[in-house]
Amino acid sequence: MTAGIELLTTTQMYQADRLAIEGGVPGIILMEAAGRGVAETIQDYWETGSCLVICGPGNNGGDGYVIARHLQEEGWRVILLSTCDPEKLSGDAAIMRSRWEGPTQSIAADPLKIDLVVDAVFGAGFSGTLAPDIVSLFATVKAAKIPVVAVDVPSGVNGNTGAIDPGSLNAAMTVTFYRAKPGHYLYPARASCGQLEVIDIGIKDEYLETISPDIFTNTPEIWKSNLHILQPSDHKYSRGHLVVVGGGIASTGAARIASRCSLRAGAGAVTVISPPSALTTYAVALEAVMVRACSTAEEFLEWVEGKRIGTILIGPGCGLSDRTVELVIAALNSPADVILDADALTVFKDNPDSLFELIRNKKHGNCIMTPHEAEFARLFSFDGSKMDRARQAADRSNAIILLKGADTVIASPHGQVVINHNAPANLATAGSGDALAGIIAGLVSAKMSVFYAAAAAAWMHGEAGTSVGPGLIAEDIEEVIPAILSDLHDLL
Ligand SMILES: NC(=O)C1=CN([C@@H]2O[C@H](COP(=O)(O)OP(=O)(O)OC[C@H]3O[C@@H](n4cnc5c(N)ncnc54)[C@H](O)[C@@H]3O)[C@@H](O)[C@H]2O)[C@@H](O)CC1
Ligand SMILES: Nc1ncnc2c1ncn2[C@@H]1O[C@H](COP(=O)(O)OP(=O)(O)O)[C@@H](O)[C@H]1O
Ligand SMILES: [K+]
Repeated sequence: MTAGIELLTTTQMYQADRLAIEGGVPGIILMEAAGRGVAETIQDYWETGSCLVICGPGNNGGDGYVIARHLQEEGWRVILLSTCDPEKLSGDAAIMRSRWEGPTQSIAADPLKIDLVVDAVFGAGFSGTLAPDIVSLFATVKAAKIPVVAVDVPSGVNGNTGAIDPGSLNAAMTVTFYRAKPGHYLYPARASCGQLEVIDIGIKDEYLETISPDIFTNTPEIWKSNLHILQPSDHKYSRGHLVVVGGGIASTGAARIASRCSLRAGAGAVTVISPPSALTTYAVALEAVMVRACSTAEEFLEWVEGKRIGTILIGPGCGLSDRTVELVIAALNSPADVILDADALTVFKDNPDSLFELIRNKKHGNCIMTPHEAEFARLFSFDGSKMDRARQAADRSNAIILLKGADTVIASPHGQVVINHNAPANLATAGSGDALAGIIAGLVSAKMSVFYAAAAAAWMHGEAGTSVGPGLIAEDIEEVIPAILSDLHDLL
């Protein structure tokens, strides 16, 4: 089944339910569609057998009663277990409970020999912590290693933040409705959801115009139309001249990896700026990438302006030095778009506000910062989910924030968020972030708007990780960029 690219917070999902109900689809019909849809999805993946459906006190539990009824009609042996007094159910859930004709066991009952557990205890309405009796029931399910299908979310997951209660179940599959939530894509919840299925329950897509989502999963659909298509009139400088600021003699690899990736991703010409002492090393190691020695920040800025450099990447392997600070200041004073990574972030750890001030005062061009969690913590001290923290950082700094990890979040100062989900763990290797920074710079240089470039680069980086597979080293990433771009162009 296809999932829309929009992710809805639990509040927005309640709004969607409400709009559907106001639009003439009663809540009971939505619940019937939800429960029937989950039962059908189960049938698509599991052989008919025996199933334990665990129902909670709200509408998630109501869905559970519908699932139980449909599975029983399809020949499943269904045991229904309620975590609360079923007499206390209200509204649609109470109606669905009255339509269930099998027995309902209390939470004290031992799970019998069963093939599948349906977790319909809590969904969007969960808050706080799981009660000890539920944790103990879930522990029995875990110990029995029975596959779990979670309704909407595994109970105990916060759909907005991706936080989980430690007692919650690890689902083999999670079936949610209409649109997924950020929590389905953010760790640790993402690992608890298993395979994610998003099903249609009769809520119209047109309600999204009213809901106006600003969180999206990272797919080419979002940014592919912004990819630059080469024209016969293009030449290397029209494709963009990009500068990568390189570090000293002992750490030239980062700028080399980044600069080669940026050429692959679409920059027409790339120059590595080197301290005079490292020039020979860069010159010997790089072919298509040009190199230039620069002694001072003034000389750098003058050259950048004179050459009409459109994009500057600074940080990978640059070193924690006054030179890096001065070159960051020069870059942000230039009209170029600037990608700040690694050391370019860390050098401002004692005075992050001065960095944000420079970004805010930048007259032309945009700024992207690409911290991993440790670099992020050196500049920002926000609480909350990864998504909330990236969003607050973008707001505070006026830069686009790409907060790295297995669930990389890209946030714009306008509040728009994209969550990446295709990155395999083999990308956790030294230099992989340098490659990512290079891809972003290359796409920005090739005239992609900066937010889309960050999202597209994270996606391409993830594809590269999958394409190279086990054994990947950062140097491999540039090699597979042409094939990834070629597949992307086939989508256009
Ligand atoms: N019309 C709708 O709103 C639809 C809702 N649907 C289902 O309804 C769910 C949301 O239903 P609800 O809003 O009733 O929420 P839930 O069913 O997730 O849970 C709400 C109940 O759990 C209690 N609760 C929350 N945290 C608790 C904790 N830590 N310990 C003990 N009790 C706790 C609340 O007090 C409330 O009684 C969705 O996740 C989805 O499964 C679907 O049926 C589709 C249609
Ligand atoms: N477990 C993981 N799964 C997927 N991607 C990961 C994982 N760990 C790291 N990455 C990605 O690998 C890159 C590592 O970047 P970074 O930490 O800056 O490393 P380096 O500084 O060595 O280049 C980032 O793009 C990050 O999102
Ligand atoms: K659930």
